[in-house]
Amino acid sequence: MSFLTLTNIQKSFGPVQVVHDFNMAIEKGEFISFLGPSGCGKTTILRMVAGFETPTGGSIVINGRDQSSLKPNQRNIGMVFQAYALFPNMNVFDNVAFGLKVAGTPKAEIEKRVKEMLDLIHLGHLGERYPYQMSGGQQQRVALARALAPKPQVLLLDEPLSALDAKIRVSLREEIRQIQQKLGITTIFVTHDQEEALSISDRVVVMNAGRADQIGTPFEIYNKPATRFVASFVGTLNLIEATVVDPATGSVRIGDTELKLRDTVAAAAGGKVQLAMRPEAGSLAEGRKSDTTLHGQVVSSHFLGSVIRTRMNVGGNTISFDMFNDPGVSPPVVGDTVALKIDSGDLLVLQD
Ligand SMILES: Nc1ncnc2c1ncn2[C@@H]1O[C@H](COP(=O)(O)OP(=O)(O)OP(=O)(O)O)[C@@H](O)[C@H]1O
Repeated sequence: MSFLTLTNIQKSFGPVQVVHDFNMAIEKGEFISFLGPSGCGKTTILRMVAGFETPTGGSIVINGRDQSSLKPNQRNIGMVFQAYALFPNMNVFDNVAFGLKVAGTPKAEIEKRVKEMLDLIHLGHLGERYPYQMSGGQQQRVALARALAPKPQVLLLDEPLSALDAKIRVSLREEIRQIQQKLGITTIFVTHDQEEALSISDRVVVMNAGRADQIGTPFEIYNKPATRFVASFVGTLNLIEATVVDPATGSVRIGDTELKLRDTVAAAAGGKVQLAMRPEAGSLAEGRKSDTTLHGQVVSSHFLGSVIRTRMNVGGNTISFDMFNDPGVSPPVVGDTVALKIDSGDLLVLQD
């Protein structure tokens, strides 16, 4: 049995249903990200796990115990929010000690545990500081230490990095992941930043209008998106319209090139199918695994440093592709006729 299970979870606010039939089984020690645009219901699910909201239907079970009759403070859950929710009138030590004091932990044990936590977040020397004397990143590390101090069974992180500068965000997300793995604590992380979710999670839940469109590893979500929404929300994507030649064999035409898809095609001969392709799946270079060449004209080419993103027109479709910068090779220029090598296995048929 999984450590945390959400079964048929529903949530309505008045007449508006914001979570529809959400199901998920989370294993002990897993790091799960809920990824989706604003308003898709991520925070509402997190708040139901924490006990701040009551589901309209369904059940939440943690470590074999149904949570419905438990108040938030009886669930043994640690939480970190977007805004630094530290107590401004308490120093770092007292902030981290707070949950332990409330639980009546003996003083000597509190001192030991707080020290352990401050060492874990590399702020052992700042116990006497007050929140206003610290940077945003330091404050969020203290918030993390405070959440972890009482040894919660689950850690919930609600956009904890979104108020921070880009550089700090990257280093702190890595630190959060390291700490999570070190402690082996089951964690749910809410974010609308796809790079954040892909980079630190065991599995990602892509939410769309109150439903999970897909639950999978970062690799699966990126390479095998289940829906058009997932495909376009996560990463950059080409949407290519192809004309079906023979549905039985999966033959389609893009521009003047006929190719055989790996996926099945639902449309009849002469009908259209939408295909998805990542920009990194195409290449002008020889030697890369490919079974198809698309011919077209370059309509734009942008030098982005490590990669060059080029757009070409193929029979009315604009297709972007990325090439790694090679100082010995001049990038394509607008108007060039180019031959883009692709592998038909990298073209996904979008079913929805
Ligand atoms: N207490 C409430 N009363 C009424 N509607 C609410 C309440 N809380 C949330 N909602 C609505 O439920 C929907 C989902 O909100 P939720 O905060 O879960 O989204 P989210 O995906 O976390 O978005 P964000 O990233 O903006 O926080 C939204 O339409 C929101 O307006």
